[in-house]
Amino acid sequence: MPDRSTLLRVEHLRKVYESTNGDVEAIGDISFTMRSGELVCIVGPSGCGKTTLLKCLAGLLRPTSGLVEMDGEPVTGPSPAMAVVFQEYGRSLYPWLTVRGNVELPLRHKRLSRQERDKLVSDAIEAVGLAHAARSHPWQLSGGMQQRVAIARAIAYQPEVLIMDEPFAAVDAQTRADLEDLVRELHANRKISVLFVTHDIDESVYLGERVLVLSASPTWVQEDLTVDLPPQRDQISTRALPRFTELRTHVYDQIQRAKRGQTVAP
Ligand SMILES: Nc1ncnc2c1ncn2[C@@H]1O[C@H](COP(=O)(O)OP(=O)(O)OP(=O)(O)O)[C@@H](O)[C@H]1O
Repeated sequence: MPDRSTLLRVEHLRKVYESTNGDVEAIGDISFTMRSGELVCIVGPSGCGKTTLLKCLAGLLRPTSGLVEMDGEPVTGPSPAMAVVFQEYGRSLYPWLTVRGNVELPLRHKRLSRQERDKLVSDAIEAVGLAHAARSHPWQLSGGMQQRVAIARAIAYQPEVLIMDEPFAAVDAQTRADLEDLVRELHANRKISVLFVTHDIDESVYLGERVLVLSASPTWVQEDLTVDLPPQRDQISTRALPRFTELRTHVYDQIQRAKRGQTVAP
């Protein structure tokens, strides 16, 4: 019997890109599990295969070997149980649709009444704080607002897990802090499971309940760290905690060791 609370199971995942210039082993051997309702961050050295991993998990890329299971079922292609938010919000929104139209679009593939669809769209737009901009077009919005639209579209779809690939890398520091708090809020209020890839060590510790530190390529999980900070987080007081500093220093040190190849695969 599978453990009921296990949402995502990754076992011995390996991905080799084959090309005429030679093969690239992007992921060596990655295993981990994620429980329903968790917020897990993934960090690792540049080029260690984070995007490759997320694409394999989301069923957008076929692994060379290994297993990805969602709710006990193998993932073999894009699944309605997962929604992905990428860094390039500009390219992921349709400029000719309004905010409302962009959020609504994926729901057209679901069997929903007009009323149910309208409610999901309105709730999602409200949850990301964009009710006042629902009739605007993406090009009339700031970068941070556009990324809020992408998040609203993802949560309106009601996925079991929200997969985010460096979603805030292209926005300014203040907007980034606001969007981090939005993710914490959606996770706390809507019990959404979130898998969040970031380059930013402080962001991983501030957001995550767990941080998976990946090794350099060919990649494995070098550390699965529990973030034992209070669940009520705040940009000023949480980041000022001595424990926050200890955890971010620890993750930083692990990534430096990964870069220098000073770690041994299990
Ligand atoms: N389509 C592809 N064909 C061949 N090699 C690829 C392809 N996509 C990625 N790679 C290689 O796989 C490795 C991992 O790439 P990936 O983009 O997954 O890493 P990343 O950790 O997300 O990178 P970054 O930290 O720069 O965002 C890199 O060496 C990259 O060059």
